[in-house]
Amino acid sequence: MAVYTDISEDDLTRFLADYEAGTLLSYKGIAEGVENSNFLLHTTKGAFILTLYEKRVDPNDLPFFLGLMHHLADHGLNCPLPLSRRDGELLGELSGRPAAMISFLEGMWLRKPAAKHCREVGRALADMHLAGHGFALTRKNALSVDGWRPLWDKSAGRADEVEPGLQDEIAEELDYLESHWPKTLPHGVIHADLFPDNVFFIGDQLSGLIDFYFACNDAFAYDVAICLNAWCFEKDGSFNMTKGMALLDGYEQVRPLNGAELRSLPLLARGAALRFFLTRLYDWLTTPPGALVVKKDPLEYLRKLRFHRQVKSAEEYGLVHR
Ligand SMILES: Nc1ncnc2c1ncn2[C@@H]1O[C@H](COP(=O)(O)OP(=O)(O)O)[C@@H](O)[C@H]1O
Ligand SMILES: N[C@@H](CCOP(=O)(O)O)C(=O)O
Repeated sequence: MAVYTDISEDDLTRFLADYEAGTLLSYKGIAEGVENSNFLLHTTKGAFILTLYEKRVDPNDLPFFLGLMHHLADHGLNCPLPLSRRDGELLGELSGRPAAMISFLEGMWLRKPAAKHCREVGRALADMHLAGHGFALTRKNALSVDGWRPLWDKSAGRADEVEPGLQDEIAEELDYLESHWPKTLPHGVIHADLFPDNVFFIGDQLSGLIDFYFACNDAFAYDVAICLNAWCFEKDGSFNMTKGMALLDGYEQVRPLNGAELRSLPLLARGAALRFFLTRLYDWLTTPPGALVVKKDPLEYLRKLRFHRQVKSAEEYGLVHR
């Protein structure tokens, strides 16, 4: 459960008075998510999400995230919208944290996505990449190749506690990725965390994307690689090529990948697996027992990383030649 900061009814009522969002009827903490504290609010005007931005979010990035949601929605993407306060600001403060009221997106995330859902996700990811064109703000990806070594340095000394031999294996992997990482692929605004819990469906129909708090400017194909990792592996650790094919096909129906992007895909998928391995490893080693958040297993991403290391071409992910 991700509720790091508690709120009182009195403080919340005062906070809500700055919005035209009705009168508070009820609120409760949301038992999902990792980064921020989220609450579901019911007011006389409907349902809303209240997000308190926690320490890992740099407040300087908030205008990028909140502005991006408006930009994407204005360009046809289904995503939640931050509400403006009466003074026109998107951000307020609650319990000492920057806080925003976000519109409620109908739908649920899929615990067991099938290939048809992966196709929808591929399409929506490409839609997002196109919709991001022209967004005035930029944000460097703090969790791309340059960010991995500093993150690794924080965990390296204890990595062998998680699996013997890990320290050497990851050090070698980092060296390889740093010297081979592609720098000139088509780029723009990417989601960077489009996992199943950030994509809502109503039945089999994708209803929208949430959680833009890792969004940044980076290679579009890196975002595709993140989705291959997050959507196309089975619980037993095997890669499901039918899902990979559907995801890539859905993406390419909207935005075809060029030759350089396709050639880079195995390497990008390897890097994406390392990125999630590293953040999970750090959290695994540092989250205090009893914290109100569910820790995610870093070894899941180590297994994915090892799989990608053996992949030679995008065809092995299910790419069908056009
Ligand atoms: N706009 C929204 N509409 C409906 N539910 C939401 C919305 N935003 C967040 N949620 C709910 O809150 C949960 C956590 O949100 P998320 O943005 O993923 O948190 P975090 O940034 O902490 O990872 C989601 O899984 C979803 O259940
Ligand atoms: N998707 C990441 C963790 C970030 O969680 P989210 O709730 O913000 O999507 C992972 O699986 O490691």
